[in-house]
Amino acid sequence: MTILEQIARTVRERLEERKRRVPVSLLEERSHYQSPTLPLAPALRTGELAIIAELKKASPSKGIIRREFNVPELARQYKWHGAQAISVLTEPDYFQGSLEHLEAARRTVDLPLLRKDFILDPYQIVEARAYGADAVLLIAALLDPVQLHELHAMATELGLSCLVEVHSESELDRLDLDKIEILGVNNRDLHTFEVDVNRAVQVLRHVPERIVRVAESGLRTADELVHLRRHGIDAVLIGEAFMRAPHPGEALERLRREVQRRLAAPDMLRMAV
Ligand SMILES: O=C(O)c1ccccc1NCC(=O)[C@H](O)[C@H](O)COP(=O)(O)O
Repeated sequence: MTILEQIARTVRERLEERKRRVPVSLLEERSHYQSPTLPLAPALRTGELAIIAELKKASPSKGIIRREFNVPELARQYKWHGAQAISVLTEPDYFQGSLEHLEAARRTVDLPLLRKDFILDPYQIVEARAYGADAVLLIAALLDPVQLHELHAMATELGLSCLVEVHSESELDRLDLDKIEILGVNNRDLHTFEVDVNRAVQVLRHVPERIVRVAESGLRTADELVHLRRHGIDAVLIGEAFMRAPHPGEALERLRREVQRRLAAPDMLRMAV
């Protein structure tokens, strides 16, 4: 069993209990008090490499990543230092995330918020909206294409954007790209946890220009980000590298400025000639 299958099993068990405790009607009522959602795609297509900064306390591959975890403070830092969107892990057993983290981030910042979880059921989409998400992650490896497109359609109806995540070209080939606006490639091999930062470039090189392309996982250096941008990647999703820094916001800004500087350099050279 892969780690993804283990996580999915736990998520299913918890889901049954949550559905009994919090009926969907209550979630729908809660959603009425939320502001209209912020669209994710335009926030990521800025003409520069956009950063989705993740709030990630722990992970199955690394255990505890950050002990001091003040969500409003971290979300504020990410916004102040130039993130285009924030990803909030809400899965409790493997990532120590929670829906309350999402809610707290929503109360603090007006950036698009991605609910980062293992979505298997329409209930979780309603839940995402009720707790203030603007977008949800849909992982192709967990859903058959019909399920994925149904969840996608439902999320769209509720005003949520979807980041559809694949790990390989064969997963990509099973999707109906006409219906997809934002595609992410997870660089992390979920069998070995090894990261190949070039995987996103390989998998996304043939997708239509209209689709926003996101590289996820294992990214930390300006070199990697410059390489991704030069190969047509619109946005990167980064968690651990920021979460391990004493000041995650400043770490984000340093990386962002270094990437900007390096990407601008050839243009300036060309202008000088
Ligand atoms: O992070 C993990 O160990 C992990 C294991 C199994 C499934 C998913 C996992 N991570 C979720 C993510 O997609 C990452 O949190 C996200 O891409 C950020 O990655 P990183 O910058 O490496 O923290």
